[in-house]
Amino acid sequence: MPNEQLRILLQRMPKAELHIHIEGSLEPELIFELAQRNGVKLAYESVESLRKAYAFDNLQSFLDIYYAGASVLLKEQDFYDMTMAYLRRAAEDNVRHAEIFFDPQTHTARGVPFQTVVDGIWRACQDGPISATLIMCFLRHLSEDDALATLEEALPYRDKIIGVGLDSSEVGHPPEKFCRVFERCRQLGLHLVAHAGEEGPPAYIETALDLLNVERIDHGVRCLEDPLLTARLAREQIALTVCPLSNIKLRVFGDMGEHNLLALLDAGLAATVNSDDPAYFGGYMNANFLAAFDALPLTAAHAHQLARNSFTASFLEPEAKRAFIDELDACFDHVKV
Ligand SMILES: Nc1ncnc2[nH]cnc12
Ligand SMILES: [Zn+2]
Repeated sequence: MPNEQLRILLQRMPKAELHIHIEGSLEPELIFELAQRNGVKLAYESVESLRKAYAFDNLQSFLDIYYAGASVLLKEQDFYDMTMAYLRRAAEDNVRHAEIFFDPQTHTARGVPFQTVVDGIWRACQDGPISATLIMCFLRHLSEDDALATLEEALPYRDKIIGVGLDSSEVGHPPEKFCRVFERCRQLGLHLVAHAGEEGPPAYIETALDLLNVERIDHGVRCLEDPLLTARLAREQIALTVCPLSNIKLRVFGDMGEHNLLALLDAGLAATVNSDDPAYFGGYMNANFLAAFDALPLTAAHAHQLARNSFTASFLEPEAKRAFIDELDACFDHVKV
């Protein structure tokens, strides 16, 4: 259990969020409000019964309900409202910069135009209280041709997207399925990230690095099963966007006391803390920090390292990174780390 000074530091320190699926920030209350606004019939009677359904056995059982929740998003204003709600909530946790994932195929497959999705999310990022940029994710349970067609649709909005990622059902959909589309994105100068080593084996982390040329690994917690891979991630300082509450809700670890966040830091890895799908997993950024620090012997020095890693691993310009890190250092000025 962290002492009161450490809890306050965790809350107050500036931080960046590098792993947030915007569709995973859709709270049950907003799902019901949008369903009513758009005349969408939900399979649940009330906010409470929907929230009760948020008990998951694994990644797939979560994804089924997550895609159902996203079905209420139809209009540009819906995407705006969802994104603005997240940005306001993140600001309360002293998140100063967010690199936001969105899943266009979840919406275009239902007939929602690509433009509606990106315009709504992007407009909220312009109006919101914190710095925010967008990373478009390809759904790995769909084909690479589908991902290539989505990339074509995104080209007119190239200036609104800083990078691409890979998400959805991991096992059985290895990174190499998406070599061509990631190569095309690399040529376009987009930043590259991918989910790997969440439920999938350490080999997926290796192929995401070697075949997709990703710059960060989303989750990546299973890397510790492979000592050579762990040494490489430490040597190359490849950032891992770790999501503690997600990992417990999706049963990657039995409980928070078994989480390997401290072991990752002890191995010299550039781990960061993130919320993944906060509306579904029981908490935003500071809840993730507090849950991990409550269960593991993490110190103020670890808090500083995790926040520093979040800025260093971000796709911000060097001067912006420097400014945030200076602010972070000032926050720890009188703290023994
Ligand atoms: N944790 C997660 N893993 C894979 N795909 C996702 N989409 C939303 N959250 C995800
Ligand atoms: Zn994720």
